[in-house]
Amino acid sequence: MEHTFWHDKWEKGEIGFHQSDIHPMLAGFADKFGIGDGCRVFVPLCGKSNDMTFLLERGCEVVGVELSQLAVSQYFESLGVTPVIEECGKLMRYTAPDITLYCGDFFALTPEQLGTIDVVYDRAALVALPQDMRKQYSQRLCSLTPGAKQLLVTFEYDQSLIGGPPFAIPSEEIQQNYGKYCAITLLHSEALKGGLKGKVPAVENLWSLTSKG
Ligand SMILES: C[S@@+](CC[C@H](N)C(=O)[O-])C[C@H]1O[C@@H](n2cnc3c(N)ncnc32)[C@H](O)[C@@H]1O
Repeated sequence: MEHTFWHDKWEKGEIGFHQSDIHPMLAGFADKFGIGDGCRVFVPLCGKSNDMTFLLERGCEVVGVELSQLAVSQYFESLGVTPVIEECGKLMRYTAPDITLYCGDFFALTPEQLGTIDVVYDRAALVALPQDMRKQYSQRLCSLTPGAKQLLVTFEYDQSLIGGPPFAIPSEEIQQNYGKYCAITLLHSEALKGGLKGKVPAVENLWSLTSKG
């Protein structure tokens, strides 16, 4: 998607992807995945996800990247903290205790800015991208986070019935895009209640990707 697509969504408040509740698969698997005290968690394409607050409350340090300045500002407002805002390369960096959100393009984020990451939490990031961008995204994500484990949430549904985002990601594509870098395990799979956007039957999958690097 073009950047303007997402900026328009945030400006118009068309953010149906934003959930007020913590994602049940994150809540259910955080312990088993070792997400806890002192863990440094990267949340790519983070929006203003409340899942970041769940991670903070578990004692994690959170690093996110998000295109929309509105999303980043609204997230800190929801936390009730005033971040320090600085220019950092091609991105703006918003920092508060235990959390750093980079505002700008994911593809402009450098390994030096990100630092060492223990866990990547990808909810509604890979699935937000069209197919031609996904391979590039997966490669970049894995090269930015060597040695990290990933929790990845995806959807499977009949893409001919409805357009994305969120896009359907067949398991073969996960294998193609991540298999070179990671050992892949399907942790959980569940039919989406009411279907995707209330229109088409869909299954939500939770993957564990363990870096081979
Ligand atoms: C479907 S939303 C998901 C947000 C969040 N992960 C959540 O679960 O609520 C995708 C987000 O990615 C952001 N985004 C899209 N392309 C991006 C890019 N190239 N770099 C950084 N953020 C991007 C959008 O602004 C949007 O907030």
